[in-house]
Amino acid sequence: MFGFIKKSLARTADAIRTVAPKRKISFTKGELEDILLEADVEYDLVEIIINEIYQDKVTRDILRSKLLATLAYTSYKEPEFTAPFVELIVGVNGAGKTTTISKLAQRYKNEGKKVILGAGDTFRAAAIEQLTLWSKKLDIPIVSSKQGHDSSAVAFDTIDSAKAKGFDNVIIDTAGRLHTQTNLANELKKINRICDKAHPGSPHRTILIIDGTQGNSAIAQAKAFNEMIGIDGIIITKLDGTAKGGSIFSIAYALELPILFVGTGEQPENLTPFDKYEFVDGLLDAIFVEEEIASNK
Ligand SMILES: Nc1nc2c(ncn2[C@@H]2O[C@H](COP(=O)(O)OP(=O)(O)OP(=O)(O)O)[C@@H](O)[C@H]2O)c(=O)[nH]1
Repeated sequence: MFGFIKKSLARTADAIRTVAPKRKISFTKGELEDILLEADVEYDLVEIIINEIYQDKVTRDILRSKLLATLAYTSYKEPEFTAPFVELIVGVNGAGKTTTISKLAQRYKNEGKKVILGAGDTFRAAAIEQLTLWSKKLDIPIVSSKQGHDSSAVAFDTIDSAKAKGFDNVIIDTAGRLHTQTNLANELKKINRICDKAHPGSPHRTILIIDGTQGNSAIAQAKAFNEMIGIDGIIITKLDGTAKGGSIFSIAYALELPILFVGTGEQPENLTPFDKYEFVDGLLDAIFVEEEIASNK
């Protein structure tokens, strides 16, 4: 698994090179400000980081500790639960929900778990069809209904079926958009209540899927979902396709929520647990040159 996160930062590294073409041992605060902004770290957070640095020459170690500090909330503790473990997947359309649900399902299946999907985005026929296609491809059962049917009924039936058949994991898709934001909030709240009714204590984890190519513009959207339903963790998709990798710092910092996984490609196996050290070091490798290498030149 090692190396996927760093590889996915290739486009962000390219962006950094446009403002810092040559890697160095140290940078001035001004140079660093440009680099972080170019990687799409949000302006306010860049200022916080820069203002906390007192040295004129900023080395890799100094920046490393500051960047890691912004990711202080990235660790996640699984709650106590009775099987099946129920997860609700939320996020706007196009963020990569369907693909990510399939990746999660494949991951659990590889761990030897029995997984079932719930096609809870009953608003769009395409969402039901797409998830059904994945379920066939991955040979994972799915509970679905026709477009326009009650999504919380799908959630209930999926959990019910999982309990009856002894499944370990339930993953429920939800709508990313309804006619109004209030409708969406009400629907998500209702699904939450119905999950708890079907299996007290569930959903055990509500995951927000964020499209990594949106960068910082996803923060407001993420806050809205958090207010609507309460998010336990985030998955950032399409890290491999974005030059805005630095936005992960601002998203984690602004929401004070853990990043659980990152999407590193379109295939079912391209879901990588977020390792903050690999992420930060991957980014630092694009900025700094090792001191020994520099001194040997
Ligand atoms: N490169 C890359 N592409 C991804 C990743 N995750 C999802 N995608 C692609 O993003 C597109 C949208 O993903 P979907 O899973 O269809 O997204 P969704 O949120 O269900 O969106 P809709 O079904 O369109 O509402 C698809 O083409 C996916 O293959 C990723 O980690 N890396």
